Amino acid sequence: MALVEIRDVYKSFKREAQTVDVYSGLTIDFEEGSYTALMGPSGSGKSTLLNLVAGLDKPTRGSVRVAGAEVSAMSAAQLASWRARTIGFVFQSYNLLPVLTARQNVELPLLLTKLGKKDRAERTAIALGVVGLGDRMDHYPRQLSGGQEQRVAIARAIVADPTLILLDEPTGQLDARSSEEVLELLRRLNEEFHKTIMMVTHDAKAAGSAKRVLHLEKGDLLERGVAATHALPEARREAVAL
Ligand SMILES: Nc1ncnc2c1ncn2[C@@H]1O[C@H](COP(=O)(O)OP(=O)(O)OP(=O)(O)O)[C@@H](O)[C@H]1O
Repeated sequence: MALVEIRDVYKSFKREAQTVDVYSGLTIDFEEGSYTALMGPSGSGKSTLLNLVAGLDKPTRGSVRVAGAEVSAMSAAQLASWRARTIGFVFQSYNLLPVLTARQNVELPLLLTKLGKKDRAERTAIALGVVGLGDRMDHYPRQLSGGQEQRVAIARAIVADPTLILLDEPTGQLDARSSEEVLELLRRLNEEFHKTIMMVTHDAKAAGSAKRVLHLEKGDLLERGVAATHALPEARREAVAL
C-alpha cells in the first residue's frame, strides 16, 4: 500500500458563473520514503494537490487516502488532530508568527498534542538542532535571514515527527545559497530520517534534489526521474486525464 493514494479524483472550483475543472480523474500513488517534486505551469493544480493530501480541501469526488485513512471523510475536529500528527506543511512565505521566538514558533504544533512541557522543550530543541539553528532558538523571525526563517518553518513542520512533509515552493523566496541549504536539509530528512516528501516547485534546481519529478500540464501528468541514482531511461507518461 502506498503512503498516499489518490484515486479517480475530480476537483472543480466554482467562481461566479464559471467552473474551473482542475482534475478530472486523477490517480497517482506516493510511496512511503519517496521524495517527489511537483512541477507545472501556474494554475495546473499543484497547490491544490497538496491541499487535498493535507485535508485542507476536499475533492469534488474520488478518494484521497494517507496511510490508509480516507482524508476526505474526516470531520474538521478529526482532521485537526490527524493533521498535527501526520503532516508537516511548509509554505513559500514561511508563515512564522512574528511575536514568537524561533523556539516558540517550533513548539506551536506540539500544543495540539498531549506532550508535557518538558517533552515539548526537548523535541523543540532537537528539531531546531536538526535544521542547524540550535544557537538561534531565542531569536525572533525579524532577527533571522530568509533562509533561517525557512529552516525554522521546517523545524516546526518536523517537530511532531510527521510521516509526510508537504512543501509549497519552499525555495521561492530564497537566494541560491539559502536554497541549497534548505534542499540539503530536505535530502537529509528524506534519506536519514526517512520522511516522505512532496514538494511543489518552479525551481529546476529544487526539483533536481527530488528522487521523482511529476509535471502537471494541460490534461497530462508526466513523470521524469532526474536524480542520477533514480533516473528513468526516458521521460515516461504515467497517467493521463487531469
Ligand atoms: N479556492 C479557490 N477558489 C477558486 N478557484 C481556485 C481556488 N483554489 C485554486 N483555484 C483555481 O484552481 C486552479 C489550480 O490552482 P492551484 O493553486 O492548485 O495551481 P498551481 O499549479 O499551484 O499554481 P501556482 O503555480 O500559480 O501556485 C487555478 O485555476 C486556480 O485559479
